[in-house]
Amino acid sequence: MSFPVITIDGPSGSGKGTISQLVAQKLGYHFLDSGALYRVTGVAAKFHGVAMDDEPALAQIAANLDVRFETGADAGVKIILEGADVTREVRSEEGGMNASRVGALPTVRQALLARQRAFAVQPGLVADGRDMGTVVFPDAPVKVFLTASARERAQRRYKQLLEKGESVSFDDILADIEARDERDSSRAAAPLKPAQDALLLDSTGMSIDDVFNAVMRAFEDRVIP
Ligand SMILES: Nc1ncnc2c1ncn2[C@@H]1O[C@H](COP(=O)(O)OP(=O)(O)O)[C@@H](O)[C@H]1O
Ligand SMILES: Nc1ccn([C@H]2C[C@H](O)[C@@H](COP(=O)(O)OP(=O)(O)O)O2)c(=O)n1
Repeated sequence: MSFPVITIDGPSGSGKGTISQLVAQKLGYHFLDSGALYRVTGVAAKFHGVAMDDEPALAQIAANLDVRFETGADAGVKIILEGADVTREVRSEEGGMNASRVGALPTVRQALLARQRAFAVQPGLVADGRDMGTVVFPDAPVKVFLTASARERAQRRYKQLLEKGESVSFDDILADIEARDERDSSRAAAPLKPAQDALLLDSTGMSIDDVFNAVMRAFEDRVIP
């Protein structure tokens, strides 16, 4: 068995973050929210007046992110960029769209690669993203590609943002999700697609518990002899 890394890739709103954190908690593994690094790169670019298509400047920003993730007791993870709490900007839909834009740039991806791989330390790692199983951790023993219909994912994200007090419209969320799906899966660099050896899991109509149990079964089948 190679180093215990579980990768959970998939499009926006499929439940990657939720399931990855539950699995990491259950196994006592570390958790990598790779999307947050792309989101923070977009926020930092905005901070410094850098355009979302200025690849050299964005790669420089990505390579030098001054960011830390503070895990609070109940308020979830706080994201501190250059000393400022940017959690709300990072988690916003605009944050997701800009992350998708900078994520299409090969040198930005290269600049974030080592930082992501550094999360793979004992006793193990659960990594959520778009290319965890295809590019960042190709030798992971357990790979899951989690998806759901665009409408189901938009409904989930819509509910999630409303619960955070964001004023959003379902139609806008659906359009954002479809735009990001298209950009993330059609880009040349590390496109969103299942790894050859990934378990494909369509969570449309599945509860969080059902998805969690399916991922744990995959772990037990592939990692525990
Ligand atoms: N199987 C599911 N059924 C219903 N809601 C879900 C399911 N999985 C996740 N959710 C909810 O959908 C929202 C988006 O989930 P999240 O984990 O942020 O997705 P992703 O990280 O793939 O964008 C969250 O509010 C989460 O609680
Ligand atoms: N490993 C990753 C993770 C995210 N990205 C890009 C593409 C995604 O649309 C954005 C945002 O990703 P994130 O996982 O935070 O977004 P969702 O929670 O899935 O809505 O970042 C990427 O290119 N590679």
